[in-house]
Amino acid sequence: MAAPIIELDDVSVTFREGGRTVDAVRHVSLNVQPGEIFGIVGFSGAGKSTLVRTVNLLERPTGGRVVIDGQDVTQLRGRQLRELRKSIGFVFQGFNLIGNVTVGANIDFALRAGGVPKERRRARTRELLDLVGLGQKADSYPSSLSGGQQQRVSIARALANEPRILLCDEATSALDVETTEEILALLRRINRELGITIVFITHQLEVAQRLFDRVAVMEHGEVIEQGTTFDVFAEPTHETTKALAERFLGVAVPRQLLPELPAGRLIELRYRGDAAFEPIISTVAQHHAVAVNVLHGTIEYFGTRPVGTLVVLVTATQPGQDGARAVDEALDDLAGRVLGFRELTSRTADGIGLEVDEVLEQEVTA
Ligand SMILES: Nc1ncnc2c1ncn2[C@@H]1O[C@H](COP(=O)(O)OP(=O)(O)OP(=O)(O)O)[C@@H](O)[C@H]1O
Repeated sequence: MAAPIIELDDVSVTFREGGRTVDAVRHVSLNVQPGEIFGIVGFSGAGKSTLVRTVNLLERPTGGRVVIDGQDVTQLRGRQLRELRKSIGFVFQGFNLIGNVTVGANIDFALRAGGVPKERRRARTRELLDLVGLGQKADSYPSSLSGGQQQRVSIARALANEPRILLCDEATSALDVETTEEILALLRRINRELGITIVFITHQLEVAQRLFDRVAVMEHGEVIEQGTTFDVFAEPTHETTKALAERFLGVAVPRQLLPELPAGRLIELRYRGDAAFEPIISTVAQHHAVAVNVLHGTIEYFGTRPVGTLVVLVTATQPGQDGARAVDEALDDLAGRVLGFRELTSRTADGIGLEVDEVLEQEVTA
């Protein structure tokens, strides 16, 4: 593996406010490889923004080291710090454009701050706007642009001084679904064509799913889990990651189906969507002499890798104790063959278990 472009080594950030201290980031260590899209997800207040701001020292760590391209930058000041910041672009949720000057002037400011000579700036502004698909908008004012267009301008501005790293703080959270998809496509293109490493923080799991190569999950200032986006969400180990994945991948059995169901045990299975899964179900059904009915299913992609979720009802084909034992054994067998296994409830002959309602309600309110 190449040497990391970003290395956070035991980084902590403690804020002091009046007599109170807030441990916003606690002993975080992570590496970002050159050319990858690395994501940080977590609920509000988890410490994501604070962590990402340590990368260009907008927030100075109170403990640990920040290493960029092999150089410990934690203590940089003055000119060297300005040079570092030039090599790291930043995109914000709220675009942060200057409202009373044109789009072109917004970019020109960044170029000027980066020391680009006047005669180069006009052509470079044009080039950057073309790159983000806004070649015709140099003379427009930010307020006349849509949210997506304003975010494109702020991406162009962040790229003005040819950074090697682009930090994005909730860069799509203010945008609708379609515009988000356009911005993600633009970022993927910038990553691929310009080789720029992207660190993107979000609480939107659809963004994580579509954009990130690897992801770190934060809670209470700590990284609780990290790995490829597929592994982290297909096989979460921490309770919070499981809850995040469940909100996102969990499926609900349509309520109108429930009264029709025969008695049996209702199970949610998560599996690698690229593995041949149907034979597993039929093997288990045959081997244990039970019936496995598929009630509902979805496939979600992480990059090109699919994760499947199925809700199945497993019912006995023999009466009494033997049937119940066969179902127990079939479920043990199934659980050993899948990434995730969760019993929703037993559906008894005289009614629907409470748990199904609870699960449905959670999914409706999530
Ligand atoms: N400048 C500051 N002074 C004091 N406390 C702060 C400061 N900045 C952040 N915090 C606190 O640090 C914790 C982490 O905040 P941070 O903004 O990094 O979380 P986050 O995961 O990015 O959440 P959000 O998505 O809501 O911004 C929070 O408790 C927050 O109130």
